[in-house]
Amino acid sequence: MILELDCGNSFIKWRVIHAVDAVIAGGGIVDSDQALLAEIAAVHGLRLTGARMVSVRSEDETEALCRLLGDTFAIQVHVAQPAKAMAGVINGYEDHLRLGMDRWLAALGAYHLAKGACLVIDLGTAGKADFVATDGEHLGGYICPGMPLMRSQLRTHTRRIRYDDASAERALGSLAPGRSTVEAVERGCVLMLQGFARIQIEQARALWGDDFTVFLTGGDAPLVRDAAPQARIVPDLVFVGLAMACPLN
Ligand SMILES: Nc1ncnc2c1ncn2[C@@H]1O[C@H](COP(=O)(O)OP(=O)(O)O)[C@@H](O)[C@H]1O
Ligand SMILES: CC(C)(COP(=O)(O)O)[C@@H](O)C(=O)NCCC(=O)O
Ligand SMILES: [K+]
Repeated sequence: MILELDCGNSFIKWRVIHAVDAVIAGGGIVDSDQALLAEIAAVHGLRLTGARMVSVRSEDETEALCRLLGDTFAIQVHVAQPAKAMAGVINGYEDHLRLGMDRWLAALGAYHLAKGACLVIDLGTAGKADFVATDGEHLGGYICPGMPLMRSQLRTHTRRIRYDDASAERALGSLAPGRSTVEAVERGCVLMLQGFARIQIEQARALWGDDFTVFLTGGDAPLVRDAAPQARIVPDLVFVGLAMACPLN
């Protein structure tokens, strides 16, 4: 069994797959190292032979987590490293080391699945869009605040925007003009994300006509589904790229 980890700024997504056929034995999303260890240990019949990880966290945090996992499960954790080119995709950053590894792996995964021009929209702590042309050239992309950041900026930089998580969830039952603070903020932020997604798709169309694939991923992908009806929602897109960048036998 292989352990796969995607360490974002807010959450760690993990899953355990069988080495032979990649059938998923378990997985989840956690907000702490301790919760991660507990959840992995609870996988039925766990027998890990290796692990691969992508992380956008600091080197220190990433190393510490690798050590913790290595000591707990007696495995070596392979961490995906930046590359100028891989699997037919050419990194479009002036300095390829600076491109977020989650973006790079999602782009690799998307190009592999689309076998042609593609746009990746990844909505997590930050919102990201990346463009890969038909010939595999990564054209670059965009970063904007995601739902958690927009929300917390409004809460921390205003005096009168205060509400709890339960009412936030209820507010998203509709996107009609809000009649309470929570509705106005939550729906306003979702519309920001939808606008971001729409503009990226417009830009892809200007570049490639109708000949491209849109991928939607990240924890908040469902919030923009209606604004991007043509998009393929692929929650594990980063894991697709991770397996390509860190093959384990
Ligand atoms: N089960 C879940 N647990 C936590 N957040 C979730 C879950 N499902 C969806 N989300 C949403 O996903 C967002 C985080 O997305 P994610 O892609 O995991 O971010 P990051 O990679 O930056 O940590 C949160 O803002 C939350 O709204
Ligand atoms: C843009 C990001 C912060 C997104 O992080 P996430 O929302 O996945 O937690 C991450 O991809 C990152 O740290 N990138 C480095 C900067 C760049 O890509 O230009
Ligand atoms: K991420």
